[in-house]
Amino acid sequence: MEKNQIVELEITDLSYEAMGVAHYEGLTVFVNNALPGETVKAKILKVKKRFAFAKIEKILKESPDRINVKLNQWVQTGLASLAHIKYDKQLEFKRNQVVNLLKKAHLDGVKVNETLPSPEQTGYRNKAQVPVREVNGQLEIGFFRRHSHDLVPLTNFFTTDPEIDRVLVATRDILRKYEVPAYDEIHHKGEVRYLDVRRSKANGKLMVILVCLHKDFPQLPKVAAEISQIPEISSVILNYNPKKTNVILGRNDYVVLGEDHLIDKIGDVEFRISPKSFFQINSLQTPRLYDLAIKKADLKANDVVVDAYSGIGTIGLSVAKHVKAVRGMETIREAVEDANANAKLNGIENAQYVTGKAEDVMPRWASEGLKTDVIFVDPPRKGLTPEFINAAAATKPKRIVYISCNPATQIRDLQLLQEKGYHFDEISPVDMFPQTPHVESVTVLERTEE
Ligand SMILES: C[S@@+](CC[C@H](N)C(=O)[O-])C[C@H]1O[C@@H](n2cnc3c(N)ncnc32)[C@H](O)[C@@H]1O
Repeated sequence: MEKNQIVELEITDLSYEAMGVAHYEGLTVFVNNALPGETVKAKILKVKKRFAFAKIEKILKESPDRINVKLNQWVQTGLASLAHIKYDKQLEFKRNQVVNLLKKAHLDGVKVNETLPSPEQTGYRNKAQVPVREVNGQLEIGFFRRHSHDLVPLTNFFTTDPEIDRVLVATRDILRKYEVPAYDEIHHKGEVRYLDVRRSKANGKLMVILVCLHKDFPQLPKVAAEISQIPEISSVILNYNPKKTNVILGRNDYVVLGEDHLIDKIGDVEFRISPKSFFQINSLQTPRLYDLAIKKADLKANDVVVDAYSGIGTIGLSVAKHVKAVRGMETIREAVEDANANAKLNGIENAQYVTGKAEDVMPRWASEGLKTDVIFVDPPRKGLTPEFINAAAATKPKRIVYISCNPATQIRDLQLLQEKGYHFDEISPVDMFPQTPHVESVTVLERTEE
């Protein structure tokens, strides 16, 4: 097999990145946007020792699960790389990811529930971070084509709240009007690198963050004044990112106009959200995710609860009024300040959050003799560390509720927790990110020994 060769392939499976999988002359071939059950004529793009990558030239036999996406860019860019698959099949795909990972870990006996569907399947994101670049002599917003930094200009981001799309386009037009240069990644010059827009589902207010190469630029006062005139905008913030890096946000934020935070709500609890703080992006599905996790926790009035990897305290503060005490930790200082302010905002006096890495804070608490009843963990994709797991187990919780955005690391950690005397028998996938391959899953571990 060689590059540019055209081959006919039968797609038999879907990879965890949602690429069609075929076999040809002993090689596994990953075909962009192809679906199981399809036969395609494909062009080989890259050949490695054991596998190859290809793209569809023509679909010879089409899957009944295929949706013909109007804007193929969504699939191309990787922004919504499941958009060509019917929604019920997307849910099945996500459940299968968990089933396959359990099989690989020899945990076939664990039950995997049906994926909990999202109430909204498009336009569900309450936040967008979109790159700004010059394309054909004009400032554009869009999305990077998969595995590249080629900007595909877009104005409808499909999975984001349409109100956010409206503000992104209006901001783009203001930047064009005042001839603000887009960031030029190759020469590390220009000005605006990203637009980061968040919207509160509770009150409709929006925060616009201009991620810039400099702390200030000549057109900033006029640009900010005009952005603040867009209906429902409550903050215009400049994030200063002077580094040559792929990391989107720089360390410092400067409020140019308006508030330094947004207010949103989950259930009955109000949350202030600072620009750097993590907040679940699917506003309607988040309370359903938390309800599931909290139900599994089976909390009692006398329980001491830990909210680990807490963000702005959304899980801990949702349960604080029903338990004795909540303690939480999180690395982002601003998020911890938000969490403690959110306790006050909601009249909660038994919750306390500290800044620090979970793997440092939990051992400290354990060595101070903390005893816990329930620990919620909701780590980033890399999952927990052995230091955290040892210390968490040493505080002897009855239950550990594990919310994960990466079932591979979740299953790895569940096995480590099993060795510490914890047992789990089911995992529930929850669709927080429709149209994308991301899988969120929740499970509860019970202590088996005294
Ligand atoms: C998936 S978010 C969950 C936040 C929160 N539980 C929620 O539902 O909104 C993970 C959080 O962990 C924080 N984080 C990342 N690494 C951490 C670490 N080593 N220790 C503590 N927190 C960490 C991130 O800043 C982020 O706020």
